[in-house]
Amino acid sequence: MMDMMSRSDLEAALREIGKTRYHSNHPFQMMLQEGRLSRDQVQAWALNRYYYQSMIPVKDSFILARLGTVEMRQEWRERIIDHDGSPEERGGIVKWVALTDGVGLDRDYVMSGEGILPGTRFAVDAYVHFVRERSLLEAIASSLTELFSPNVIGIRTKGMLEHYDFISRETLAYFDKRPVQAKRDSDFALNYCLENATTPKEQLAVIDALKFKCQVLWAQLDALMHAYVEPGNLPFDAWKPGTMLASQPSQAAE
Ligand SMILES: O=C(O)c1cc(C(=O)O)c2c(n1)C(=O)C(=O)c1cc(C(=O)O)[nH]c1-2
Repeated sequence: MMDMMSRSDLEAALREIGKTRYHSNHPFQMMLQEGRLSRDQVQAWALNRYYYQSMIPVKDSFILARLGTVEMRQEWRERIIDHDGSPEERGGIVKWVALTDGVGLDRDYVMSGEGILPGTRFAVDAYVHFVRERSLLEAIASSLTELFSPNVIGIRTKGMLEHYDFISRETLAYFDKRPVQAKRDSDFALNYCLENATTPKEQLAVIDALKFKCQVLWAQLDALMHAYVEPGNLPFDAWKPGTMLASQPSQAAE
């Protein structure tokens, strides 16, 4: 059994997991940010990630229901509003649809989830199941990948704007607010985990929850690499490049 770590050692261990296991290290992410993907492959990424986006507020609703104080629920419900939107502001899901519109995909098809890869479905569903089945501490810890997302979002957005002529700033508007939201959310979650992991066993559980979540993200990019970069691996029901394109090119795509 691992010894009890100091608060700062636990934080350092969590940050080390990000350095080594976060999807910023994945070859598909490298190709995306370096302009080495075709338009079809960028469309496949946008289509599959829609499913992740659509399930984020579902997983946060499961966490919300388990929080025992008004203050915790007030904090956590911001995440749901960020994705589902409010009368004042478009939510992340709608903004993601603007992204799939912008890369030229048929909106109803994207939102139906029909063309997603098996690996996308299983990875995302595993994340939702994890937050339902594990302890509240582990459920909160599994969101800690967001400590690392501002960095990868900055690199990805810059790279995509530079390298792909079919990508505009409006298409990527989803990412404008994410770094600020992710910092707010992950600062809160990190503080919660550092406060509430009070035994070596709980500290290990926090570490393992973050490793698990890195695998959820990694598996989604593995699935894209296998199906859309390496030839001959397209599953039967998966979206086929060149199909389900938007009939009217959206403004962003022109
Ligand atoms: O673009 C990215 O690389 C990235 C990564 C992550 C993440 O690390 O899980 C999230 C997001 N984006 C994101 O947009 C988002 O809303 C989000 C919510 C969560 C979560 O686990 O609650 N992660 C992420």
